[in-house]
Amino acid sequence: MGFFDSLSRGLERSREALNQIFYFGGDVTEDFWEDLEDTLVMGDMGADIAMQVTDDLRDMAAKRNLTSARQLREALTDRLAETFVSSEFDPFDDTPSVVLFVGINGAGKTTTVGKIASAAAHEGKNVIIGSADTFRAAAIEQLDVWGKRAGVSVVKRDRGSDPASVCYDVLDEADKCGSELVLIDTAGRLHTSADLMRELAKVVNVTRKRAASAAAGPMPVRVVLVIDAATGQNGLNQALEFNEALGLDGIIMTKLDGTAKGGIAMAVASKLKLPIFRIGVGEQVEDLQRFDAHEFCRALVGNGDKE
Ligand SMILES: Nc1nc2c(ncn2[C@@H]2O[C@H](COP(=O)(O)OP(=O)(O)OP(=O)(O)O)[C@@H](O)[C@H]2O)c(=O)[nH]1
Repeated sequence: MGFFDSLSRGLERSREALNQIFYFGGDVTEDFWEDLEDTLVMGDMGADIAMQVTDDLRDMAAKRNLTSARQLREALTDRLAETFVSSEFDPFDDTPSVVLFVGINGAGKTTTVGKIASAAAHEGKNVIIGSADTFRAAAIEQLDVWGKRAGVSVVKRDRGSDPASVCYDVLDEADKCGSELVLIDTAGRLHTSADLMRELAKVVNVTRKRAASAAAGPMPVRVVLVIDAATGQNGLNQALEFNEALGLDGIIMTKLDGTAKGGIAMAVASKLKLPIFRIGVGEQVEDLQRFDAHEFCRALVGNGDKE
């Protein structure tokens, strides 16, 4: 299955509602605009983006005399794609690089670290993983399995250890092994818990300090928030809180295969002006993809064929 097909399959549920409007909308009437705005809001794009996109499309339809719903499909794809920001760097391609994965419990951090490690090792990169999720024993075991499968070393400590010390250890090990890409998993935490967020800020600071004195020269540290797309608008609150506490570099949106709320990617990316580095559309290693705003929006809006 090609890139677009698997992305399209992943976004099937988000696309269904939009397709109803385009298939059955027929002529562009007042009802069409109302349905479009409601559907965008329900897809968790956020009311302000939904309204802005609908207004812009309405202006365009008037100017260009577009009278059928189908004619507007492409214009909608283009307009939605404009809401995303692009990044000047990719934390996984542009090495040396240290990446800390943060997010709430169950967002998909451990799985994403495993998928990225596999892909990078496959490309021939010297990768190492740090398991700074010292809270959940299963996370350490999970990473071990991913590490073994990909032939990547996993640096870990006993459950309950100080997570910042794991970050130190993995950077020591990276110095010894000449690793160019260091991936660090952290424990899931609620963005509303000030204590846990402070602990995480300490982990980030310690990592930055240690990475600045890496043997082969300073390594940039990137903080990436992993968000489960199915959390809908709550994903936006998570992103705001994590960004305030840590200063995020970008986002990875997971589980786009299991939700009708793919629009949350837009809400987060446009509100925080943060790039989306990867998207998860399934549990397997190949189900993590690079993010392309236009492809994403095309998969979300559909191409007009009945599926
Ligand atoms: N369908 C689907 N499932 C995913 C995706 N990414 C992760 N998962 C699943 O989500 C569940 C939780 O993933 P984990 O990687 O353990 O989440 P975590 O953020 O490390 O969890 P904590 O350590 O508790 O914070 C697992 O069952 C994963 O297989 C995805 O893109 N699609």
